[in-house]
This record gives sequence, structure tokens and C-alpha cells, in this order.
Amino acid sequence: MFAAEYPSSIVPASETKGEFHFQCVWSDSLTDVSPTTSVLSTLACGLLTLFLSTVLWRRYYESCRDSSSNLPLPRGSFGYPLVGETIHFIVEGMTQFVKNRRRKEGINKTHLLGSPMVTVDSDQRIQQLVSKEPHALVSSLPTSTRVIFGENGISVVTGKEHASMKKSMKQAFTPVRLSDYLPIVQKCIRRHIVSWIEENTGNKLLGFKVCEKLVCDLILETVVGCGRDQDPDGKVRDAFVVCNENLFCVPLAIPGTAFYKVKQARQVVVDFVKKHLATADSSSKDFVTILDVLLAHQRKPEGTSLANGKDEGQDDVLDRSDQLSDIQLIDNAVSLMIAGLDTVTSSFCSILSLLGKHPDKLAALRQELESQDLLNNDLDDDLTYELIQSLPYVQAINKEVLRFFPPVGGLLRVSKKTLEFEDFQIPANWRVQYSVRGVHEVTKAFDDKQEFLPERWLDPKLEERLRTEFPCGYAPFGIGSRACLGKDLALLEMSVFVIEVARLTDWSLLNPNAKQVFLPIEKPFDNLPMTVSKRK
Ligand code: HEM
Repeated sequence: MFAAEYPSSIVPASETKGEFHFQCVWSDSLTDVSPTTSVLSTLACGLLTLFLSTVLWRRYYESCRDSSSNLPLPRGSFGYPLVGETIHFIVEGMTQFVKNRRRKEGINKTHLLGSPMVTVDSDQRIQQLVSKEPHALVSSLPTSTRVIFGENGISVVTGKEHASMKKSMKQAFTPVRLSDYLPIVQKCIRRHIVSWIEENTGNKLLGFKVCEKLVCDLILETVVGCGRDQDPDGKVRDAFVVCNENLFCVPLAIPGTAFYKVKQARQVVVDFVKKHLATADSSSKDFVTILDVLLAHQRKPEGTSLANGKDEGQDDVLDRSDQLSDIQLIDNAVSLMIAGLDTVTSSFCSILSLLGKHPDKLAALRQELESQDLLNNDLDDDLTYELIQSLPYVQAINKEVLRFFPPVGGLLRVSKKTLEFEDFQIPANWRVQYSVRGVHEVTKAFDDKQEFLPERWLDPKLEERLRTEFPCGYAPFGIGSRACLGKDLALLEMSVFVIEVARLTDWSLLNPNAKQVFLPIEKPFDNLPMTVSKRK
């Protein structure tokens, strides 16, 4: 009956009771409406609803400013109801998102992933904010990341507990300890690079993936002393990669979800660390691991030497007032392993990418190695901590790689109370993101920011300017009380990688102009396809 009166396109496919009723009401009142008009009016209604709800959404968040302060909120947009600017963020990617909203004030307000947020990419403003940590601004990690790191680990705990834990753990990263880890680091890096050549000469490798495998071994060996023989089927290594790949996932522990898998993988790593802890005192290995240092701090009488018999030196005398409990030790071992995997992998991959694209810089590096008789002297234990510190071009490459492609592009905080600048306020409980990548792009600390110029770091005036004028102008390892605990170990590992890759191999990039992606870590979107061969 209705099919005769209305175009077929607007007749319901199934005439259930409800749909039929709706059709009758409509037919009585809109008999002359054409399909185009009805589509347009539906669209107009939708747009009007969106417009009104957007106005209300934005008004609501504007009204959340702290009225006890006269200062306005920063400029920017809260986006659209419920989603805020999350869809823009996903489509544009984090870096472009920040870039597209860059303001001369260096601060922008938005609404992301369910919370109001400000993104900050001015080094002066970040400096002001950092001075308010850790009381008015605290670290804020997503739930999945907190669960993986462990609630008792250094990345998650706050306040006094964090300060005392950091003090205690720093003892595992002194120059004496770094010298202890160096032989393991060099052997592991060489073993992997040699295997790239032996197993893959002329074949395509994915630079990011082979570096990930390398760093996975490196971290397990340096943190817990786990050699291949202790993980023959690679179960621990696999679990470790699963944790890393799912650092940011929806925290829903239902079988089949990423979070469920991650919790199981974490348990494998935790069980492994526990097993190691139970046997650590009786183990007869002749090298020192990070966990050994933390354990020595926890258990051994003051002054006891570690496994290799090296003296700990005056600076390392153990202060026992801030000992770690067993559960803290376990969560911290896991935290160190996770914090050091993707970050170091990204930096190794960027070394391959940037030196691959700049053969003149690689030639300058080889010249420095040659001048120290290191280029052809490729023994797997010829590097010392002091020798590495005496290679300025190697250090310059590390610093420039981390400036050009900072592995961690942004640092997340949450305001505990209203924060006031001279011109804006940030209300309490807002998220704050320091954009490290943004700062590196806009700071006045560097000239020719778009150029890869390791040489800039050979000028001592640059370090001086960063210290005095731009303390937040260069922040690949973060800033303030939350700055990276593993910074010196990471730089040591990068140095060894730079030296070994330059003296052992020749490599060619197959897609040197691939776009970079930034989440969860900075890398080329295609994982850096390349070929390697023995250096001629
Ligand atoms: C190139 C390599 C690395 C980069 C770029 C890097 C970067 C960072 C950054 C930016 C932070 C600060 C996060 C924040 O403020 O919220 C951080 C924290 C941290 N990093 Fe690293 N990291 C690297 C390697 C490592 C390694 C190798 C380890 C351990 C062996 C490590 C352990 C940690 C820990 C434990 C923290 C937390 C510190 C705290 O909360 O006080 N990192 N790292």
C-alpha cells in the first residue's frame, strides 16, 4: 500500500510493528516531501544537534577554569562532544597534531583521550612547569603502562618514595658500574652485527627489527644476566617483546585482548626475575649485572665487592637507608627492561638511518676511529669506558641523533592544583604534555635545526648555552626529577653500537626517504629496509 504512495527508497525493508507505525505518522504529515528534501532536513537536524552540543561541550570546559584566578585558559579547542580532538590526533599523528596547533605562546589547550589537556612546546614554559614538579605536577602514565611497569617500580611510584628509590637505583649507573657492564654490552652488540653480515649479506633486513632483537638480548643480559642458555626456547625474550608492543592498550583483561596477553607475558618475565633472584647469591658468573648491584645494595654487608672483584670506589659506598624490598626489586627489574627496550632500539635504528643517509658523517666517524687505531682493531673487548668518553665525534653523533629523532616525543604529567603563568592558567587535574620533539623543532638553542649536523656538538659553547640559557631546549632523556635513570647506560650502548657498526659493516638503505612514525616510538614507517655486508 505504502509502496504505491512513496518512492521505494523510503519504504522500510521489513514492516515490523514499530517501523510500520513510524511510516504511517510520517505519511500523514509529510506527503509532499521529496527524498532530497528529507535527506537535507535530516542532515540539517544532525548538524544543528552537533553544533549545539559542540557549543555546550566547549562552554562546559571553558567554565572549568579556576575562577579564583583572573587568568584565562590557553588558546586552543576542546574539539567535539565526547571525542574532543582525539580523532584529529589519530588521523594527524601526535607530531603533526602538535605542529598544526603550534602557537606563538608555546602552549595550546585541547581535549584528548577523555581528558582536557595542554600541550607545551616552548622550552621556557616547560622550564616553568618543571619547577612546579613534583608537588603541583606529577607523572601520569596510562593504566596499561603502569600495570606493565609494576605499581612498585620507579616509573610509577611518586613523591618521597620515588626520590629515595631513584637515589638508591642510581648506584647501578655510576661510571664504575658502567665499566662493569661494558664487556657484556660490546660482546652482545658485536655478536648481533656479525650475525647480520654472516646470515644476510646481500639480503634485505629490517633495520628496526634486527635492532629490536639485539636490544632485547642486550637488556636481558645487562639487567638480569640472562644468556641464551637460560632462555633456550626464547620464551622470556618473546614475553618481553609482547610487553613492549602493548605498552599502550585498552586495559581490559578479557581472554583474547592485548591487555590479557600482556599480563600473561609480564608474569613470564616476573617469574624469570624471581628465579634469578632466588639463585643470585649462589651464582658463580664472572660479570656484574644491574640486578646484582641492586641486590648487593639490599643484602650484602657494606663494602663487599661485587662478582668481578672490582673496588666500588668512594662514591659507591652503599647508603643503606633506602633499600629496596623484594617486590620493589622485581618491579624495578621489569621497569628497567621495558624502559630500555624501545627507546634504545629507536636510537640504534636512527643511527643506521642518519649515518646511512649522510656518508660524509660516517666518513668523519671512521676517521676518528682510525686516528685512535680503532677502525681495524676489531677485537670484542677493546673498548673501555674512558676510551669511549675520549671520542668526541662518537659522542656528537649520539647527541645529534637524539636531537634529530628523539625516541620519546612527549612526556605526560597531570596538574594537582591550578598552575599559573603570567598570562594563562592550567586548572587542577588537567593533563599536561611536554612536547620534546616540538621543543627540538622550535627552540632557539640550535641553528639549522632541520640539518643533521653532529659537528655542532663539537663546539663547547653549545653545551654552555644549553646549560645557562636553554636548560629545557634539549630533552631526549626528559627533564627534572623524572629524567631518565638509564641515560648514561643508553649513551654507552649507543657509542658501542656507533663504533661497531662503523668498523664492521657497510650498509645501504633501500628506502632512505621513508616517513617517520612516532607512536609508540620514533622509527621509519617501513622499519628501515636495508642491506649489509662486511666493511671493505
Ligand atoms: C636512548 C635511550 C633512552 C631514551 C631516549 C630514554 C628516555 C627517557 C625519558 C624521556 C624519560 C622520562 C620520562 C618522563 O619524564 O615521564 C625516561 C625515564 C626513564 N628511563 Fe629512559 N630512556 C632511554 C633509555 C633507558 C634505559 C637503557 C633505561 C634502563 C636501563 C631507562 C630507564 C628509565 C627509567 C627507569 C625511567 C623512569 C625514571 C623516573 O621515573 O624517575 N631508559 N627515559
